[in-house]
Amino acid sequence: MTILDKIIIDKRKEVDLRKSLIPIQQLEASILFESETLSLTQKLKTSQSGIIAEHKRRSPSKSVINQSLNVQDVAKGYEDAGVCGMSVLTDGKYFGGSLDDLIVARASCDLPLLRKEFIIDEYQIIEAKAYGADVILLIAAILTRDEIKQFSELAKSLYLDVLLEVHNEEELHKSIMPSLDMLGVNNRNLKTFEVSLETSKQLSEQIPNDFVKVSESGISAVEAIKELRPYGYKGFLIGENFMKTDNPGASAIEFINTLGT
Ligand SMILES: O=C(O)c1ccccc1NCC(=O)[C@H](O)[C@H](O)COP(=O)(O)O
Repeated sequence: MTILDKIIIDKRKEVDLRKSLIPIQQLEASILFESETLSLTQKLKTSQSGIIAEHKRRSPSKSVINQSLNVQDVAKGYEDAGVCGMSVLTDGKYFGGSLDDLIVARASCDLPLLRKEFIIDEYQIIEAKAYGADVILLIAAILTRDEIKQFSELAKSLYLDVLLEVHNEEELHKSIMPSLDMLGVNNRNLKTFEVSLETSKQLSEQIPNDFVKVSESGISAVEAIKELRPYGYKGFLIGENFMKTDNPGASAIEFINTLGT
């Protein structure tokens, strides 16, 4: 069994429990559920840096990254650095995140916020909206084409942007549909943890131009972004490289300054 299989088994139990504790009607009554969303897709189209900076305490591949920071400081720091958006991991068991992290990030900055989660149920999309997200992630490796369609259409009806993540050709070809906004190529194989920027390069040509292309994971130097831009990538999701430092915001400023225009 891969780590991804384990995550999904646990996630099903977690979502069932959440559903029994907080009914959908209660989520829909949240103030944030009615709030206007911010479009990460539009921001990436016009941004110079394209950086989406992540809040990530730990991960299955790296264990502890940084447990001593508070989300408020990280969110403000990223916003001051001029990143395009912030990704907030909300999985507790494997990444040390929570929906509270998302709410704190929402209260601390005006960046488009991505709920970084293993979405397997419509309920989690309603939750994302109720806790202040602007964007959801759908992972092709854990969803059927019908689920991707159903989930992305629900997200669009709630004015959430949709980032669809793929890691290989098969996932890409089964997923392409008009209800997606951004196509993310994860450079990390979620089953083996192997990371290679070549994955983004190899898949880029097959991604239709209608979608904003995002390269995810394993980006630790500005050279990687300079290498990936000619392949059409506009967005770059960076977690560990910023979060492993004492001050992720300062690290993001330095990164963006070094990148230049
Ligand atoms: O990061 C992991 O170890 C991981 C393992 C299993 C499933 C997902 C995982 N990561 C989620 C992500 O996609 C990354 O947090 C994100 O792309 C940032 O990656 P990085 O810049 O390498 O921290």
